[in-house]
Amino acid sequence: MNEKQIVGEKAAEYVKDGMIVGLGTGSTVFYTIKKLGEMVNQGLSIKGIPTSIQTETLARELKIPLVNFSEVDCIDVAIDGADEIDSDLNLIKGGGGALLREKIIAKAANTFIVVADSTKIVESLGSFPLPVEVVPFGYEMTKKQIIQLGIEPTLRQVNNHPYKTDNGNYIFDCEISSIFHASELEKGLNMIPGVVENGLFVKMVDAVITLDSKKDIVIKKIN
Ligand SMILES: O=C(CO)[C@H](O)[C@H](O)COP(=O)(O)O
Repeated sequence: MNEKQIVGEKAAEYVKDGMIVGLGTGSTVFYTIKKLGEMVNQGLSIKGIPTSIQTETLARELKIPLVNFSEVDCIDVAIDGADEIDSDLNLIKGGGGALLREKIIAKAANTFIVVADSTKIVESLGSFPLPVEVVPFGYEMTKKQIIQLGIEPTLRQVNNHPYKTDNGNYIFDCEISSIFHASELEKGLNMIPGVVENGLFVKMVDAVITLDSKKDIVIKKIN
């Protein structure tokens, strides 16, 4: 089993009968969702809320029942991957482009669990370019405002066209050498007209499931 499968499957243990479950996006939480599909097949009763069209398709294939926000009062647990995790369990997310829906669902969840292989654990955030989702209208101007924060944004492209999120928006991948004040940066970026959301998840995580240097599972929590 590879690291992603080990931590992904471990997270499924946190899902209990009757729960509303936020289903993240990416190659690590893929294993959680697959495991949940098996558990549902064996009688577990849950309802999922997917963070992307990709995850919705996977959940439907696995016959995991899905619900809309209008049908539920709260989300019991959300499980998702991350691109970077620092020692305060702050995250960079959005490598897969699903950061907006991921943040809405993580924020709404009573418990937010992150699954990550050991390569995602860092001293401080910033080596991974920070994804910032912007509306297409006036994105050239939005870019200038982002640059004024001392950040170097690059428009994410696919086949020489701007990458479009599930929400029809663009993403700037932003080079920031080291992020010292994640909370201020998160708020500063979101104050710019045209910015919809950014991939900094500050003080949102309840537990990170990862592996240590001996490849044993560790559960990191903020005390
Ligand atoms: O934020 C994300 C998608 O928007 C993913 O959770 C993040 O990119 C990690 O993905 P993976 O588990 O494939 O490494």
